[in-house]
Amino acid sequence: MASMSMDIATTFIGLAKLQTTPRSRVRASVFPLLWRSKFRNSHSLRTISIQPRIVSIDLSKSNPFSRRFTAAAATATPQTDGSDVSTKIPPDDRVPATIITGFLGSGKTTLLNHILTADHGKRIAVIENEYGEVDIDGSLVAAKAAGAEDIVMLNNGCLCCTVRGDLVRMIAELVDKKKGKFDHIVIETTGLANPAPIIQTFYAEDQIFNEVKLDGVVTLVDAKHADFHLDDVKAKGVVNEAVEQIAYADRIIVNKTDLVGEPNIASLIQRIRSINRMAHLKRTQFGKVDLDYVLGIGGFDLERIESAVNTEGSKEDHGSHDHDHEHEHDHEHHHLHDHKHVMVQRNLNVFTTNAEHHDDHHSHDHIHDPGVSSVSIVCEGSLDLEKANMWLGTLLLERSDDIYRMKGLLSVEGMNERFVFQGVHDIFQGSPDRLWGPDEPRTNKIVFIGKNLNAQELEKGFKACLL
Ligand SMILES: Nc1nc2c(ncn2[C@@H]2O[C@H](COP(=O)(O)OP(=O)(O)OP(=O)(O)O)[C@@H](O)[C@H]2O)c(=O)[nH]1
Repeated sequence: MASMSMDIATTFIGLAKLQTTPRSRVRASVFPLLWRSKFRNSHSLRTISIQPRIVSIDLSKSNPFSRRFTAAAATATPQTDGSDVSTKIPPDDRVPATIITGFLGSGKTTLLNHILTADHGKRIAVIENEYGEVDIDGSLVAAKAAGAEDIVMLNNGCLCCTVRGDLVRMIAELVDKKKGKFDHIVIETTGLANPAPIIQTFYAEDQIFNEVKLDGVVTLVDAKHADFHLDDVKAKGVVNEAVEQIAYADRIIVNKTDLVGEPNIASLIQRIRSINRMAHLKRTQFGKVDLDYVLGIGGFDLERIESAVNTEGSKEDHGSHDHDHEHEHDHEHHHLHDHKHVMVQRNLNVFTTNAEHHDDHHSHDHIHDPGVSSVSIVCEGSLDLEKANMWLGTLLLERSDDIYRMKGLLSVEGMNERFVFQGVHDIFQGSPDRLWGPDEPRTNKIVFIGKNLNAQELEKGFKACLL
């Protein structure tokens, strides 16, 4: 436990009782314990995975995946034994990495090719993961000549399962041997990849975390075929990859719009929004998007989370049209307010319509995927640290499998700074952000994306943490 007080920083739920001054010092609490990487370039605070009923933390284990934090609610007492740690954020010069995902044939390689041949001056290393393929296709090889520093194939399995270890080795090797020779890593997953374990690799593996930062997840959606894959009924416990890929995205590209009419595109976008309302979305053909849209997006940077969350909040607040750019036609309206300035938007379960449709016509024993949706909570007030600690800790303990993404901006009682956080399942980063303005309303904004989200419960739980 000695190393614990040394390494553990704290954030939102960890829960940071910020000293009045200076802002860079926080007091660690108990769970979920977040620790600060020991390494020079560490930019963020990390959690370790939740394992119920484990009540101690062992940071000495060599396998980072085995790290666990205390999660039993009964142990959630504040820790005040001098475990103050600095939260000052050093400059982050790690190499950014972008994950390009999307269902089979959605246009990932086409986008990659576009990135590699475009004139952006970036030197890009590519990791290409294809099932059972022995070589990169011709267009990609052509792109290599045009400037990619390295293209490495991972073709003996899927990144999200069998070859994750290979990904770690490959990135480590790239960094070891070629550091300084490339500016960005782009990873193209197979069409059947679940992005979650790949994302987690960036946080759970020290080798990667210290040298490479996840910049964002870009998901291609095939305008013509996406509905079919989203409709796919999976056996219980089996994920629908098409849904997951959308749920984890920071940027969504609805591709192949030349193949369908406007009404289909509009309804697809609406459906996508019911899964993930946080991501920016563009429609295009042949992956033609501005490179700024896919590279250097900071989708996993806490600094940028704030603007994402604010955008989300303002959509909700003002019932605005959901235009991410001039070509997007996602005409969603959001008018769900209650009179206490607390807002929860639960999006429609993506499978509801289908399930009802099937049930109307014949009985069957399929179990429909319960679907992925997003819930936003926007409310003014300040959070009681211990209550919030208990609530979110318990929530993640019980539901981290179902909670795919969380992003938030919080007002914590006694903390003069805004608290910004983001999480992927039980991996969680957070830190104090800028000071609240003197006249700025202390508005909390949290977005959850996941399965079986109960908006009312989340709202109730969150509101109960307010002073
Ligand atoms: N009509 C049309 N075809 C496209 C578009 N974008 C890509 N394609 C074609 O769709 C096919 C699949 O594109 P890829 O880029 O290989 O798709 P992918 O997602 O990498 O495919 P997998 O690696 O099999 O998952 C190719 O023949 C592309 O030329 C588009 O916007 N419109």
